[in-house]
Amino acid sequence: MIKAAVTLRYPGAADDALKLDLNLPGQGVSAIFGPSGAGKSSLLRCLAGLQTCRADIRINGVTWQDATSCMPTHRRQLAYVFQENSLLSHLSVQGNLDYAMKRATAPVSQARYAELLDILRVGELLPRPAALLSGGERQRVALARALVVQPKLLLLDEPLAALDGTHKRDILELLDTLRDLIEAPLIYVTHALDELTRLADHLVLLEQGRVVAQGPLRTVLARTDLAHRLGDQAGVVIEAQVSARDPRWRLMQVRWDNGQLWLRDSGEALGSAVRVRILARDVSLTLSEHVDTSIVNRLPVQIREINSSAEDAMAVIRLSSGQADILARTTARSLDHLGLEAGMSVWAQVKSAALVR
Ligand SMILES: Nc1ncnc2c1ncn2[C@@H]1O[C@H](COP(=O)(O)OP(=O)(O)OP(=O)(O)O)[C@@H](O)[C@H]1O
Repeated sequence: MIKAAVTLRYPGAADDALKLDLNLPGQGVSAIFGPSGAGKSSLLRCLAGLQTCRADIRINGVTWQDATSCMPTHRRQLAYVFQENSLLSHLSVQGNLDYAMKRATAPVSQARYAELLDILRVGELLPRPAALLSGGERQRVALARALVVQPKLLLLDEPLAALDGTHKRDILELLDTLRDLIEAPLIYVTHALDELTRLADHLVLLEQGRVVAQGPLRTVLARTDLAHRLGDQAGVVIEAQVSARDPRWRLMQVRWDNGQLWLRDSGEALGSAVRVRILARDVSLTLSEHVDTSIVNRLPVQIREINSSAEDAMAVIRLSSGQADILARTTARSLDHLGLEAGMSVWAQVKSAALVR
C-alpha cells in the first residue's frame, strides 16, 4: 500500500496548495489526473522528498516521512521520469545508466538490465551524448535509467507531454509492455485521459490540491457525479476478451460476461484480454431494440442511476451490462420524453468504442 497524507503551502500563498490523503495499491499503475495547476507535480515532488511539506508517507510498509522524520530523497529508493530533462546532459547514454546503477541500493541483475535495454531499444543509443537525443529517445533512456535501479516507487510526471503523436504511441506501448515487468508501484501524472485509460489500474482525480475521487479506474470512471468534470471525455472502460472476428467486414468481437461489442479489427488474437473505452456522449438509449439503424452495437442494459440537475440540459445515466458499467449522456428532455427511471431495462446504442489496450 501507498499511504500519503500531505499538506503543502507555498510561502506567501493564502491557501494550501495540497491538502490530501492518498491510499493507493502497492503495485500496478496509479494515475493522478487533474487540470493544470491541480497540484499533480507538487504532489510528486512531496512524495520524492524534493519539496518541503508536512506529510506522513508510507510506501509498502516503509516510512519515508512522518511528523518526526523525513528520509532524504536519495534514500527513498525511487525513480523519477519528468516531461523532459530527466537525464544528465553532459554524459553519454551509457554514462547515465552507469551513474544510476552505481548509486542504486539494489540494481537489477545483468539479465534484467539487458532485457530492459532490449525492450526500450536503448542498446544502439549507448555511446550517444544524452544532450543529442531526440525527445522519444530521451524518454526511452530515461525509463531505462529509472528501471535499472529497481526502485520501490516509480514516479512519472507527464512523460509523454513533450512528444509528438508517433513517439507518444511508441512510449505508451513500451510502458504497457513494461508494466508486467515492473514490480514497484508506478504513479503516473497526466492530464490526458486517453493515456490513463490505457495504463492505469487506479485513478486519483485532483482539483485545486484536493482529492475529488480515488479508487479503481473502472469504478471512478463509472461515477455519474464526476462525469460533468470530465466533460466530453466522460466515459467508462470495460475489461473484455476478443471472442470472434468477421474478416469479411474487418470487425472483431469483444465480450464480457453477458455483453459484447463489434469493433474495427486491430489484429489481437482470439482470447486476448483487452480494454475498451466507451464515451458517455457516444451512447444513446432506446426503449426497444432498433434494428433499422446503422449502429451495430446495441446492448440490452439496465438503468442503475440517473444524474440530472435542474440547471443542466444534460443528464448522465449509469447502465449495467452484466458486471460492466456504461455511462450514457442524454438531454434532460429525452429523459422525460422516454420516461426513463432507475431499474428500467432499455437498449444502449453504442455509436463508437475504442480499444485502448
Ligand atoms: N514553487 C512554487 N512556488 C509557489 N507556488 C507554486 C510553486 N510550484 C507550484 N506552485 C503553485 O501550486 C499549484 C499547483 O502547481 P503544480 O505545478 O503542482 O500543478 P500541476 O497540476 O502539476 O499543473 P500542470 O499540469 O500545469 O503541470 C499551482 O497553483 C502553482 O502555481
